[in-house]
Amino acid sequence: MKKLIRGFGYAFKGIGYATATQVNFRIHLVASLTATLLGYALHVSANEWIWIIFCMALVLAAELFNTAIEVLTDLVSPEYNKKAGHVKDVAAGGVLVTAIFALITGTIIFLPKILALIHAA
Ligand SMILES: Nc1ncnc2c1ncn2[C@@H]1O[C@H](COP(=O)(O)OP(=O)(O)OP(=O)(O)O)[C@@H](O)[C@H]1O
Repeated sequence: MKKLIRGFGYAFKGIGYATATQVNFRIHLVASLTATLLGYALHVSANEWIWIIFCMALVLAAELFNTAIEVLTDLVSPEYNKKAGHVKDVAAGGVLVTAIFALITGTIIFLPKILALIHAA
């Protein structure tokens, strides 16, 4: 049990490290908070909440893995190395794919509701 709690501690330490050092991770946290507030304000359905939460978890997890890959790459290859560059670029590409998916999903869910509000005003 102690080991399990310690494991959670390490995981939160990792999230804290990413929050403190990665501006992109902070941007994704703000985007997640914004989506949550919008979800409440626009009364999204249970199904839509599942998609919103899935997108937030996907992007944040991708950014955490990207951070881990960046740190590991800097450790293994502090000097310029073409392959180290590829490793970082591919990892960043992975984050971009998830962010685009989240943006499209958010647009599908929120845009019709926002347009309906504008038309009703
Ligand atoms: N050791 C390296 N060898 C070759 N190219 C590198 C190396 N380190 C970084 N790069 C190139 O520079 C880009 C930016 O790397 P960097 O580590 O600065 O990432 P970042 O996204 O700016 O993250 P952070 O701001 O946290 O450092 C990489 O995507 C890669 O193309």
